[in-house]
Amino acid sequence: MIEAVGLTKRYGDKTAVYNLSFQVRPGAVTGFLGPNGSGKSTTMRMILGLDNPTAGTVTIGGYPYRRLPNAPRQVGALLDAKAVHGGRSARNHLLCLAQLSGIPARRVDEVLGVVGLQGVAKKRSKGFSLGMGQRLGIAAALLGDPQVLLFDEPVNGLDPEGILWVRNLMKALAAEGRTVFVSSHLMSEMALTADHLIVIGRGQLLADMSVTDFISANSADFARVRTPDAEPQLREKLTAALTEAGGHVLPEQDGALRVTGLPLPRISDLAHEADVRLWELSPHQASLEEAYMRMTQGAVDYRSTTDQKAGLMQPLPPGAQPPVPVPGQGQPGWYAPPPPQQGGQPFAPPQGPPQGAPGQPAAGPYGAPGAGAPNPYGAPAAGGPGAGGPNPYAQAAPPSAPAEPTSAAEPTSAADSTKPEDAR
Ligand SMILES: Nc1ncnc2c1ncn2[C@@H]1O[C@H](COP(=O)(O)OP(=O)(O)OP(=O)(O)O)[C@@H](O)[C@H]1O
Repeated sequence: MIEAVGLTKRYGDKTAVYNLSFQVRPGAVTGFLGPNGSGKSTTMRMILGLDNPTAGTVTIGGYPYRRLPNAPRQVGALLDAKAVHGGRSARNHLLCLAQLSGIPARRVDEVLGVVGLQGVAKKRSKGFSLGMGQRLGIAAALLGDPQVLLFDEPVNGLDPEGILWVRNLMKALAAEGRTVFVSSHLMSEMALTADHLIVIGRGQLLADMSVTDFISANSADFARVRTPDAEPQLREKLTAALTEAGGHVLPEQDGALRVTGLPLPRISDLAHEADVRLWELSPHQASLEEAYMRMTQGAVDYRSTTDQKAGLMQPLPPGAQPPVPVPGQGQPGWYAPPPPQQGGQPFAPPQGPPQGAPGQPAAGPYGAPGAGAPNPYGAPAAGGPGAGGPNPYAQAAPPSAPAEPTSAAEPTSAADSTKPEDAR
């Protein structure tokens, strides 16, 4: 488990992260979301001991990264896929990392296979595409078969097949009981991948809850209603009846109406009373993207001088009232339904227990030879980080010498004392 308590980071006058407290639990994919410059990478760097907090603490399995026994076998990370020596081949890059961490060479070939780079293993990485570089970074993160994985924008530059592969990989790793913490700007992807979300804005915690709770806390359900296309007067009649009954009605681009504030049976009755035939009456929930946009609108630092929401706006029907701004969230977007908590709490507190470990870890469905099986290169002294095995650092004593990560993409340690048995 990753645990941050009161984590704060200042760079001179700039407070990048402020008083951040959260837990990232095993057995779930936890999405880390926030607008550009909100402090996600800074937080990840502090988790990995690459930056020191100005205040507060962050630990992995109870230890700060630098005091974690056998850190490269316990924590894998992809922070900056470009942070590789371009003159080295993919295989040699991974071999260097493996040798530093006491990981045998055969594991290099395994992870090259997992990420689909075996065909270009001997090519220099400077010729790699963005997507190939991401795959190489993911391979480096998986090298130590770690229980805790951090990925900063892992799908950046990947094609649809690659995105699907990363999604399945993240889910499979979590299903094996690992802790998976992943940042992304792709909301549609996060909605499909993450179980739990941590959302920050301007370095502060905005939400820590399940994806489902996040969507329902930050969006209202709405109904889609469609009247016969060839009879626009029916649509107007129904709009008037629904508005008079207290509903909010917004036109959708395909001619349907988006109705909030009225339950479906009431909409049906009102249509019947107004003698309006319906072609569609269906319940809907806003997407994660809409919920995210609603929550973070007040915490966006970088905005285009052209209103980036213009293309998403829909004209208000005559007489309709604009949505009420929610304190702390800026002006609500027209593309999202009215906020569920008018004038109150900007977002609901976390509800229910955080995601727990799964009952039955899956056996390496992402294709790693040996994934889900015991760690092929032997258990370290304290516990063993084998996939699906007991938490190795729960029982481990803190080491005397701190481990120094080598780079953003290589949170590996030259101080690691374990020697490879067959590393070349
Ligand atoms: N080394 C540094 N020195 C000074 N300021 C920094 C440094 N690193 C980050 N910052 C500032 O801290 C803030 C948070 O940056 P950070 O990179 O953590 O955000 P982010 O959420 O990862 O952004 P993005 O989504 O664009 O990657 C930004 O305002 C950034 O300019």
